Amino acid sequence: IVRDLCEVCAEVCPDAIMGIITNPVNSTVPIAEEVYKRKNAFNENKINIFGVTSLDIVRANTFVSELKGLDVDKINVPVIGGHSGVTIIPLLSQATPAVSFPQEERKKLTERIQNAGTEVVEAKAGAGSATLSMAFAAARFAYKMLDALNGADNRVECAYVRSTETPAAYFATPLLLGKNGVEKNLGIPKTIEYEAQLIENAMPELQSNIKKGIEFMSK
Ligand SMILES: NC(=O)C1=CN([C@@H]2O[C@H](COP(=O)(O)OP(=O)(O)OC[C@H]3O[C@@H](n4cnc5c(N)ncnc54)[C@H](O)[C@@H]3O)[C@@H](O)[C@H]2O)C=CC1
Ligand SMILES: O=C([O-])CC(=O)C(=O)O
Repeated sequence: IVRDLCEVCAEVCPDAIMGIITNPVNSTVPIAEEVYKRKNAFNENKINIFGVTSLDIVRANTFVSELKGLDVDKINVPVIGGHSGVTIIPLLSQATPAVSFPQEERKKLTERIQNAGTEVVEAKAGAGSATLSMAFAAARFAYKMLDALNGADNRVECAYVRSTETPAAYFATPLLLGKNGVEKNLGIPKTIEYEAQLIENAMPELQSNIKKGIEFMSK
């Protein structure tokens, strides 16, 4: 589905900002860019295709607010990496306002955030996924992007894009959005040792997901 939609977009609106929320996001974003390359619509100096991973941030913010009794609208936990299992990397150490966790709680919360999508898919047993939460996350991403395109300052969101931050060719990090889509990739925030290990652990899975997307297009 993503491939077919992108074939048309590459022809009729190659410069449009595209947010892809369809799973597997880790592979559908590389698929989209491969389509653009084939259609000569790919601009290596510009990023206009985004994997929407905002739901991971929404979940991290929600779980931290519940645990710590904070207002969810005032919390921001950056979540980097990809959008499945171990590739989802919540940086709880970089939450604002700062929150502290004993290591065991940090580990449990990290794993809950990583498995939250699967938890809902399993609970719905064949009837889809976290559909409404996904819509909320998509709207959060779209509104931030639209505000930035309209000239608003300081619109930052983590999204999964082509990246040189790690050995993986795609990686979500906080992005400063602006009139051209990505104004600046803000890179990987500071991490504690546990989080640096999560990034390292995510690499094989993430790189294999990216390879799968690219290979899907070379068949
Ligand atoms: N990135 C994220 O945060 C999240 C992503 N997702 C992903 O979003 C997607 C949709 O999830 P749900 O809405 O829960 O699934 P769903 O199963 O409720 O809806 C899928 C829809 O796609 C339609 N469809 C199937 N084949 C089609 C085709 N060839 N052309 C056009 N439409 C077709 C179906 O009729 C159905 O209405 C899935 O890929 C899911 O994994 C879901 C939750 C979060
Ligand atoms: O696997 C799925 O479709 C669920 C998913 O991405 C999520 O809820 O974050």
